[in-house]
Amino acid sequence: MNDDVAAREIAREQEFVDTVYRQLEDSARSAEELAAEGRARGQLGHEGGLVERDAMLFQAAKRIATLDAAHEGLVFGRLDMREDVDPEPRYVGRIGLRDGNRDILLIDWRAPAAAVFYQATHADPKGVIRRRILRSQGVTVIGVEDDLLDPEADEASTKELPIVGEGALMAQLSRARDRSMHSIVATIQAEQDQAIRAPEKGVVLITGGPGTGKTVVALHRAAFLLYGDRRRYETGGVLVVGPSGVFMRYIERVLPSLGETAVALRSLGDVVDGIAATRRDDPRVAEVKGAAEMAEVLRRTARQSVPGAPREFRTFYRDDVLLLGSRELGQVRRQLLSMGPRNRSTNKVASTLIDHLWRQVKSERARERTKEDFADEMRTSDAFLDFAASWWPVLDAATVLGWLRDHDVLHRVTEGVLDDEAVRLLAKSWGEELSVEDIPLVDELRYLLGDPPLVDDEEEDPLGLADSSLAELTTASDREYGGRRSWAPPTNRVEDDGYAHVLIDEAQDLTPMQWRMVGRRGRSATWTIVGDPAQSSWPIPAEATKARAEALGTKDLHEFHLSTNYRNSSEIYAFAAAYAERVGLHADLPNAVRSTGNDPEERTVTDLEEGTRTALADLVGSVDGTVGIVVPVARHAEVSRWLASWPEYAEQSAGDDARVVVLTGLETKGLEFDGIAVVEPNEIERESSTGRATLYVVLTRATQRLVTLSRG
Ligand SMILES: Nc1ncnc2c1ncn2[C@@H]1O[C@H](COP(=O)(O)OP(=O)(O)OP(=O)(O)O)[C@@H](O)[C@H]1O
Repeated sequence: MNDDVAAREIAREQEFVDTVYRQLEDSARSAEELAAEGRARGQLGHEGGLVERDAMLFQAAKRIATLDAAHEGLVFGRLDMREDVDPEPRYVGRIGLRDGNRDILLIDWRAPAAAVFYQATHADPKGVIRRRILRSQGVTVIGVEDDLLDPEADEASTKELPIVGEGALMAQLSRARDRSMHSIVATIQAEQDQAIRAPEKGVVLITGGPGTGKTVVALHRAAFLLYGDRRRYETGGVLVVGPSGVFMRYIERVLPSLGETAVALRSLGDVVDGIAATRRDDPRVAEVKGAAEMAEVLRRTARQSVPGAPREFRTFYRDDVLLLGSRELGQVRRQLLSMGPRNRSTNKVASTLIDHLWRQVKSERARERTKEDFADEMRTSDAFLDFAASWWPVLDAATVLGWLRDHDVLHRVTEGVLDDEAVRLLAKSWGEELSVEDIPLVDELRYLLGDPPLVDDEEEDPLGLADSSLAELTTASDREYGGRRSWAPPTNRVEDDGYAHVLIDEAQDLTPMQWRMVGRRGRSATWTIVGDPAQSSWPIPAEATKARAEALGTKDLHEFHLSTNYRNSSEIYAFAAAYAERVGLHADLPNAVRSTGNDPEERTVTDLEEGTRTALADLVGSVDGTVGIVVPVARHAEVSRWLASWPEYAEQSAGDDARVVVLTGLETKGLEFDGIAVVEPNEIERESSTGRATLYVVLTRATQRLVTLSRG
């Protein structure tokens, strides 16, 4: 293939791409005009005008956002079909566009008509003679890569289709990595496409070893679902859950680059609205907090009496002394708890207490009055109302979790459920801020406590609890039990938690309590779940599987398996796979397709700091993209200090886009780097009961170069 042909083909494609961008500008202009018209209508002054304006502005803003997002690499594919199928070339892009005559100019990659672009193979060309991928920088086409899928049809054809390039996939896989994930829309492979386009029913479960594209496939699937049923998924919401904040930042560009901006991306510490946690508990504590037994502990906790609340109520009524002591209050408490979640009963507290008090009214003078007279008097008594409000306040979940800081409460609610060691670990685990592992516990309590009833009618809410701010009502016990809080008290209601689609990435790491948390958000949702059991950091897989089954209920399961590793060079993956086999991880071993000729290096050094510095220099000098230094948790601070003290990396290790970063093994989940230096791999392995799986994850993060460093 000579360069002239390639240059000519690129120039031809550029002509088409220019036409598409002109059309895009026209569309953007119409969207702007629509927005301007919308604003003008709002000034008409009547209500209908305002509604219309809002609808128009909303539509226009969405269209503008989509057009903006799709700008980069807008056109990426072309199909030349057999003449009898379609005489004209078909172009595939990030979004669909029509020209001024409403004829199709560009097919949205998610449209059924584009499926053939991904599914045609040499064995089954599906009418495609040549598949072409356009590589662009901004609006400029810089290369084309062709696949001749049907040579016989090509010979018979009059189209004369030149074949250019050596494979877009390899070019894409060899590119230098930066700190964010990129869309793979142009080079999606057939087995990935099947998972992306799976029918939107039940649960789609995607498994595959490291680097098989599970994350990118899942994100493209979210975009596919939105395209197929925009109304359902935009109104009902799509929730994407990943392991950490770093991971969410890593993937956050993919969906907007596919034109989708309406998806909630949450890390596991962020799933509950209004609360954000980043601190991780020690793995042994995480094991206790994540286990299914915690559900029983919390069920009991939610039934405890409010610590610090008054223990009795005494009042005079005519000639009677009325007393609610611990026995009576215990009875009322059980009665209220039997009516359902605690906060939902806040409008029944006063009347239930009044019932019990009235039973004690005996004197003749008192009996001259009716029960209603008595109730009216109580409902206007400050002493009674204050008592009721502090004895049965609206409780927020974080405050109730704080009750477990109390030694007596903790022992009472864990008895017979957790062993002594687990209780000891829990007792010393509570920090100033909630941890990622605390979030499912808070969520569990939110559901156990329930939302306070929504009432306008004062009659039904004599204590005014439903309307008052939670913060005000809970400050007393907060001060005592809640510790300092870094989050706003949740005001969201559990009934608003549900989503239309729930997508879980790195699903192998979810604890039973986390499955319960996400399960509550997907009761009537469709699901996409991706994961690789061999990379799991949860030590009791059977428990997690059971919790997952409970979260999914009776939904149908559709399984897909991905078998090619697109991340690691074949040399690096061979090394990682040999490790997995040696330590008995029973890993699903994909086939790594790209060879670099660079074998991983296992270095033994006498001075760890010097050795790390040398390895880093080697990696930074030999790869173009990012470099990760992966360390045992206990060495994180030390190695970060080293890096900060090396002047040659001052610039490259600063900011969110830093080229060089220090991470612990668990922090590397889902991420990738061109070069990886692993400091003291044996320590990472010994760090927790699932250290071998963590080290396997670490060894599968590098695209080009891998060095391990151990002190000799
Ligand atoms: N069809 C494809 N074309 C181009 N690149 C691809 C393709 N499929 C996957 N990749 C690339 O391979 C890398 C790994 O993908 P991804 O992170 O989604 O894999 P994963 O299965 O989630 O990995 P892990 O389980 O190890 O975290 C990414 O850089 C991704 O862009």
